[in-house]
Amino acid sequence: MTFKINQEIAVCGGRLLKLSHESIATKTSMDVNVYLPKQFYQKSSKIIPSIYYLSGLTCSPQNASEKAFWQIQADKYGFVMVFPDTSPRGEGVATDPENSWDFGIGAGFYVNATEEPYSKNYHMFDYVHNELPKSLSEHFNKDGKKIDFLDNIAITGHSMGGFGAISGYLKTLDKNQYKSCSAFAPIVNPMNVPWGQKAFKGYLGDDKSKWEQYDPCQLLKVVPSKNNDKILIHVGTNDPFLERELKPDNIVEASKGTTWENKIDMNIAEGFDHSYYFISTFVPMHAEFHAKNLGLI
Ligand SMILES: N[C@@H](CCC(=O)N[C@@H](CSC=O)C(=O)NCC(=O)O)C(=O)O
Repeated sequence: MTFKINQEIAVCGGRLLKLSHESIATKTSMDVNVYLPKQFYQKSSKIIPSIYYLSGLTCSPQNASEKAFWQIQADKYGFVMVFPDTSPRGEGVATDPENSWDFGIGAGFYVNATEEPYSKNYHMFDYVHNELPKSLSEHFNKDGKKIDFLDNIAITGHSMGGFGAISGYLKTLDKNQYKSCSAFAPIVNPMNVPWGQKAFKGYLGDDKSKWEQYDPCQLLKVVPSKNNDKILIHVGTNDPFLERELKPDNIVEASKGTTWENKIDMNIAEGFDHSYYFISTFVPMHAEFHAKNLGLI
C-alpha cells in the first residue's frame, strides 16, 4: 500500500511526514502523520520501535503532532511516533445526523461498526491495529527493515483515544501486539457514560454483549494479564469531563479481584484539565515508560 507524502516538516532533530493512503478497512483515503526521529537519519543498523498515539474527539492527526511535544521525546529515546486519524472522512461517509462533535466524523471510537450506515466505513479497529501497521511497515521498510511498526511497538492515546489505546492493547494482548499501553484522561468505561453509550449504540447497535467486547472495564475480566504488564494513566482533577465521561475510579474498581489488580497505575494530577497543556506536561513520563518497555533504556 503506497503512501502519498503531502508535507514534510523539520521538527526537533527529525521530520514530521504528513501522509495519506487508500485504506481497505475504511474504504476511504486516510491521513496519518509519522514523526521520524533523528536516529532515523543517522547511519545505524538499530531498528527503531514505534509508538502509536490515538487522538480524542474532534481531532485529526494534526492536534497531537502540533501540541503534545512527542517529538522531543522521540529524539531523546529513539522511537517513531504514529498519529492516525480519528475516523474515516470524505464524501459519502456517514456522520452524526445532528452533526454533533461526539459521534461520526472525528469520533470513530476505534471500533469496527456493525450498524448501518456506519458499518460501510467505520472500521477503525481493523484500520489502526491491523491495516495501518502493516501498510507502514511495507512502505518504510522496502529497502530493508529500519523501523518496527509491527512487533516492538507501544500504544497510547487521549480521551476517546485513551479508550482506543487501552481497548486495543487488551484485545490484542493474546498475540502480544503492544509492548506497553498508557493513556491521558481516557474514557475507561464507555458502556456507562454518555459519550460511550452514544457511540456504541450508533456503531454496534443495542446488543450490550457487543459493547462489552470493547469496554476496558469488561475486558480486564476476560483478558489475563501477563507478568509485569502495567497500564499507565494520568487524569487531571480540573478535567471538565472527569465525573461524567472519564470515571477513572471505574477501571481501578473493575481490576480488583482480576489479574489486573494493582496493575492500573492511575495518577490523579492536581489542577490539570483535559487539554494539550495537560497532555504535554505528562508526555515525558509516558515516553519514559514506553521507552523502558521497548528496550530503549
Ligand atoms: N470541540 C469540543 C471539545 C472537544 C474536545 O475537548 N476534544 C478533545 C478530546 S475529548 C475526548 O475524546 C480534544 O483533544 N480536542 C482537540 C484539542 O486540540 O484540544 C468543544 O467545542 O467543546
